[in-house]
Amino acid sequence: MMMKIQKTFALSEQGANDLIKGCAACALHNVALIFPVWLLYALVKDLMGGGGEAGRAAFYSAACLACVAFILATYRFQYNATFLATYVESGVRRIAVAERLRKIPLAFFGKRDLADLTSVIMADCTSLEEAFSHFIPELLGAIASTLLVGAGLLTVDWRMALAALWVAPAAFAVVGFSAKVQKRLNERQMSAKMACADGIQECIEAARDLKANNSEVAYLEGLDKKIKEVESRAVISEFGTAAFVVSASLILKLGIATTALVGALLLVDGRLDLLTFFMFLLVASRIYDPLQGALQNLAVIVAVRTNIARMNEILYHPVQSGESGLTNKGCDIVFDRVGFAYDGGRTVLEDISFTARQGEVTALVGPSGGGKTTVSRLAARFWDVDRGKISVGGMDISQADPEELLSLYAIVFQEVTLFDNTVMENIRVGRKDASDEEVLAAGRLANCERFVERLPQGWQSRIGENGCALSGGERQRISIARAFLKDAPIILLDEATASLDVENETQIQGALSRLIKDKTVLVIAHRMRTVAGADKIVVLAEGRVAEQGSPAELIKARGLYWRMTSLQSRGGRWSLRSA
Ligand SMILES: Nc1ncnc2c1ncn2[C@@H]1O[C@H](COP(=O)(O)OP(=O)(O)OP(=O)(O)O)[C@@H](O)[C@H]1O
Repeated sequence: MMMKIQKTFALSEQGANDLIKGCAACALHNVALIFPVWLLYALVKDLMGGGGEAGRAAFYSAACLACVAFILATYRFQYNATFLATYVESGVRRIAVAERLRKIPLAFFGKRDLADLTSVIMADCTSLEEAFSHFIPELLGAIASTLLVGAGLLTVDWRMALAALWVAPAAFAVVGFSAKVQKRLNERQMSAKMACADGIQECIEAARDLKANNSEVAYLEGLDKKIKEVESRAVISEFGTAAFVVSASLILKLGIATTALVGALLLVDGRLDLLTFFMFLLVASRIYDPLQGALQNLAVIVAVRTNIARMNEILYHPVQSGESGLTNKGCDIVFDRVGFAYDGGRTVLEDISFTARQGEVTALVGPSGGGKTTVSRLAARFWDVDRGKISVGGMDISQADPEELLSLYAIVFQEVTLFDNTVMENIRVGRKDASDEEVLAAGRLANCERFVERLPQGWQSRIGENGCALSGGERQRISIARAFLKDAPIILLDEATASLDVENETQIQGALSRLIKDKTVLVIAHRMRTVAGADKIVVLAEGRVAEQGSPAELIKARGLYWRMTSLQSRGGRWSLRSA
């Protein structure tokens, strides 16, 4: 039961408990608001009964005070159980989503883009916060209190109770139908919003290319269309909600009319006393207030189902798991008949087998799209393979805890991610507990010193969002410094020296030679001269190993590697000149 509530509303165990408490608190508060009606009924009955005066004033004054105290106490309980609990839960939910994202395989991120994920963590969480602090407990509480008071009315006079209560199932039927329609409208509104957010993000990211290609106007016209689509979807959705809410409210109002009509008929027939008639009229005018109030927020409540579905997609997405405690003996990486497809799509790797030995540099080369990047990412279990096995020092990496496994790797990506922090802290990402001296030493080894000296505060200079104040080569040197600092036994280099000038590249190559001593190095390189000194070369073409061996062996074999080497040495003499 608890698990079902957790899943239905994307809540933690504590959140599910708090939701139950919140609903109970709202129901109790609604019932408390009916108490004065009962008190009034009792007073009028007492007065009409003509009983003695003694103690009556004192009794009703005390009862009035008790009523006020009860209402205030239930209000306080409601406040604590809804508002306070919701904000605590909201924090827990954001952390849970972020924590899950950390463990979800990277394949998931291919399906969901950044705008979408940011929207789940920020906008969806805020919508749920709003819904759970007010609307959902109020609606569920209103349903519970209506049922409770309805049951009480049935014990007083079933005919009058039915006259007052028949409207409730009718209104619920309208709301139920509306929920189905609203769900569809909401999904369309949400996808229009996502398309618009993606468009805006893409527009900002691609501003430079759009300008360079003179295509800003055409692009912005497309974006305008997306913004208008969001607007029209929002209007349709609002209109749909309003139509259903007004219908349900009108039906509820009919309850007073039927109570008056049935009551009048029974009164004329002498089958109902005036006092009970009066009490039913009073209760019928109040009983639906909480329900009507809750219905005003029906749109948010229905929309929340879409938010919850998006959130659950993350919260219940299978994570990569594995046994704690690495069991590798050494760090030879062995690919054994590995097959892989991104997200169940086209096969991009087929029957890949090779060994990257510890203490050797193994270079992955081959035509663009051949699978080099995919192989190097699979080696660190960014994804799990579909067929075959990858092992490190005899340990099947698909059985190892992914986070522990990554402690064996230092990775230098082609695309470097930097943080809006100082140079020092950006290097320290390689190893959080490194001392300042160690960070500086790593920075110097990666040849960062020369550009850092020119920065206003040296190593303590902030480098802007994603290192926007640095050149491509400088960013890459920071990334290499991180690898130095981490000093892991396996090094994955992805075109690590691609953005460096010749002088820098030579220096970095020297530093890399020191870094990779006795380590397992898997390097992806497009330039053949970068890998000429490798111990082993694996040539990947169309997702298969075309050939493998030492550079000398492959040159002798006069295969693909030889052709690529000859082409590039001819390319070295290439110059830009008009035809
Ligand atoms: N995230 C992804 N989702 C789906 N397909 C992908 C993804 N990344 C790469 N691919 C496809 O997998 C194949 C191998 O790509 P990969 O990036 O591994 O090649 P590569 O040899 O590193 O290419 P390049 O030298 O151009 O970087 C390509 O056909 C590519 O289109």
